[in-house]
Amino acid sequence: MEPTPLPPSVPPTHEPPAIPVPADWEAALRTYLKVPPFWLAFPEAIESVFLHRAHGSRIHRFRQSLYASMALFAVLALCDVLLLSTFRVEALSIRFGAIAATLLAVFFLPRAALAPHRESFIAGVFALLCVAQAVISLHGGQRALLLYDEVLILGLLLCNQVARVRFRQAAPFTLFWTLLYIATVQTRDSPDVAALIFKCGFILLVALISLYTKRAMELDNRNTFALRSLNTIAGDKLNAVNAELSAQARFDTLTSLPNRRQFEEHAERMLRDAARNQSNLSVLYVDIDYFKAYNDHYGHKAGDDCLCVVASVLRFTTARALDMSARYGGEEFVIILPDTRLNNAISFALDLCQNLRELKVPHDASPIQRVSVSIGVTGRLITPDTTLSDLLSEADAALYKAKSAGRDQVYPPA
Ligand SMILES: Nc1nc2c(ncn2[C@@H]2O[C@H](COP(=O)(O)OP(=O)(O)OP(=O)(O)O)[C@@H](O)[C@H]2O)c(=O)[nH]1
Repeated sequence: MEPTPLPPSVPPTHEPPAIPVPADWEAALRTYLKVPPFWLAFPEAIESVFLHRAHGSRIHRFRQSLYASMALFAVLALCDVLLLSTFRVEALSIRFGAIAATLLAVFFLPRAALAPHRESFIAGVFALLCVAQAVISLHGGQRALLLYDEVLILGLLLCNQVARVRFRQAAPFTLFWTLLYIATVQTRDSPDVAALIFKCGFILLVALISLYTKRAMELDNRNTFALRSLNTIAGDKLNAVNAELSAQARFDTLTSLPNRRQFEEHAERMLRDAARNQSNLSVLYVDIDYFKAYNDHYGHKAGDDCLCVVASVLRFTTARALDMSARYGGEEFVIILPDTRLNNAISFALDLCQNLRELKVPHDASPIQRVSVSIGVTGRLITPDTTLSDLLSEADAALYKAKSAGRDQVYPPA
């Protein structure tokens, strides 16, 4: 026995499983790729799949957020050294704590329970923290105000970049936080206009940069998603066309029976098996009687219908899994019956004639006034020397005898 091939091994992946892409998305995705809306959103059905993919795997999501937070931590530390020429232990511990809390939220916030409001939830929590920080800074000393700047910048970047809140939630959140900062600073700081403008301008700049990078990253993610989905749709279409072409190459388009090519492939396989197992195999040649006259009398279209009726009788009668009936050409059909002795094949052919007889398909141009078939049968023990063309020739010769004997016959007779 031939060894069963092992299935190809699938490498482990943290990517979320592929989601089927409906073909009717195509127009919407193309429109999106041409002119993405400012707020970056797909139509609703696509958006929910995009979110599922974007937040699909917890590990994948966490890993990306971890990289973003490490980069953020390094940049802030560098700013400390370059701008303040020192590491502020207090600021470092706040950053570390805030980043850890955000990463834990990214990892543990259940996807299914909160989607699609998960990001609004994160943005809302950050906004609440920002209000709390504003209150503390209004009632605290100079130190509280210094930390306010730190927490503000950190919060903006964490919310927009690390927790990967969508642009449409990130934009109002950022605006809210920036305006709150300006209001707080104006309320409590000394009326030094230049210092105020510098502080507010700096925070505004951070907010704009954070939003701009947020939008650019999200646009890139969405474009990649749209292109991949379009690729999937194109692939599915190609597969469907290929399946259709391969069906056309293997089946007769009029009767839907296997065609000559498929029959010959199957028959060769059955012949090899029969030779190996030293078993019997039978082949039948079936031909509609007076079919030219039928066409002439009823027309070509009615002739086609008649071929379909005969084909369905063949299909219905050929019931076993490895038996196959096929349209061999014109009004000729062939049948292969593996593991079948000649006398059983003759009984099968008689049943087939009987099944057609019971349908009583009218044929005014035939002496018996109904559609009938003649069948030539051959069958024997198969040896390695037996060829398909030998069997077909024998069945064809038997068919010739059935025709000569008056049609509506099986030859050799039972
Ligand atoms: N309608 C239709 N006719 C077909 C098709 N293929 C072959 N034919 C016709 O089948 C007829 C076969 O005619 P013949 O070979 O003379 O056989 P017959 O008239 O059945 O005579 P016997 O076989 O001797 O009984 C021809 O007229 C072909 O045009 C087809 O796909 N559709």
